Amino acid sequence: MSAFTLHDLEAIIASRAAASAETSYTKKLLDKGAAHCAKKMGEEAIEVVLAGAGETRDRVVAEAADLLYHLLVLLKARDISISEVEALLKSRTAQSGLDEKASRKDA
Ligand SMILES: N=c1c2ncn([C@@H]3O[C@H](COP(=O)(O)OP(=O)(O)OP(=O)(O)O)[C@@H](O)[C@H]3O)c2ncn1[C@@H]1O[C@H](COP(=O)(O)O)[C@@H](O)[C@H]1O
Repeated sequence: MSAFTLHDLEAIIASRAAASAETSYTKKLLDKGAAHCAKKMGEEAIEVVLAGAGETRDRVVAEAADLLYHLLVLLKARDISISEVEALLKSRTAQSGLDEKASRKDA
């Protein structure tokens, strides 16, 4: 099976931005704006929390997939690419998580 990455899903989401809201759930979300996309992502995050705390492994996987989809829709609504997020994550590999946390307190 060939790998399916967040970049592939990002491309699907971008293509749906030009679709009809009658045929595309993504377009329906994007038409409602970034605040609505953020609210939906928050709901999905809570579902991941609940699944992670006590539901089955399959439920955690399913809710994580929903969350990643809704995160990418939110990023699209804010005109942010997953590459930009990845670049920030990459820059953070230069230091430990504890050092990064301390630097935020200084900021
Ligand atoms: N990966 C996903 C994906 N993950 C989750 N979801 C949808 O996200 C919703 C989240 O669940 P909820 O229980 O909150 O859904 P809901 O109550 O129906 O949502 P609302 O009516 O409240 O918005 C469900 O409707 C899921 O179907 C997704 N919808 C689309 N995709 C991908 O996006 C592609 C394009 O989809 P369309 O834009 O619909 O063509 C699809 O082929 C998939 O690859």
